Amino acid sequence: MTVEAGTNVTLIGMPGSGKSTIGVVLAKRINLQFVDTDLIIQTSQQRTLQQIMDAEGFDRFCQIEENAVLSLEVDHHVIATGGSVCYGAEGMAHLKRLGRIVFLKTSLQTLEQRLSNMATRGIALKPGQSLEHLLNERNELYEKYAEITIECDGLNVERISERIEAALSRAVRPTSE
Ligand SMILES: Nc1ncnc2c1ncn2[C@@H]1O[C@H](COP(=O)(O)OP(=O)(O)O)[C@@H](O)[C@H]1O
Ligand SMILES: O=C(O)C1=C[C@@H](OP(=O)(O)O)[C@@H](O)[C@H](O)C1
Ligand SMILES: [Mg+2]
Repeated sequence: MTVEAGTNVTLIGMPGSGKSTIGVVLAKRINLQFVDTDLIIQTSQQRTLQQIMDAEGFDRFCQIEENAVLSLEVDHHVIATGGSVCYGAEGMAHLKRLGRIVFLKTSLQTLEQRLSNMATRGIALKPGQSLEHLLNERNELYEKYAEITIECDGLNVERISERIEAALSRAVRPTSE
């Protein structure tokens, strides 16, 4: 398929849900470019996400992330976001303007298997917050912003990309937006 002219596909979801990995495969599959906002942040800040999080804290990290999202002016791209992008309403509105938003939904069990490096991965956890609490808090936001939700548990990257492509073909974007 070809995504209609002037649109991008943004992937949102929990850290470890596969946005960065699937984004590249999907971009190749549907003939788009690929960008990962985490890499934009690291390059512009000249620090890793963990270093930014440690030095600046949760609120400032989210601000930096939202600014990076707001600076995105791309066309025909798959955009992999960081999991905390859902906290920035303006950034999410910008992503909506840029194209379609796809939520990669994963269970707590799947995330626990993948996120063995929670402490060094730079996840925007509030003090004392568990992964389960974070998942419940964010799922509500991801669902609010997503046009398409893909249940990813038990599927490999290829199957998920296939499902995203099929869902993009089915879902008709409202013309009033
Ligand atoms: N569908 C999948 N099945 C198995 N492992 C996956 C799948 N998607 C991603 N992974 C693995 O999970 C980890 C996190 O993926 P990543 O793309 O970095 O997620 P995110 O960008 O959403 O944080 C990586 O090790 C990746 O290889
Ligand atoms: O969910 C989070 O709090 C974060 C997820 C990371 O990206 P991934 O979702 O790609 O792991 C990165 O943006 C940052 O470390 C914060
Ligand atoms: Mg990522």
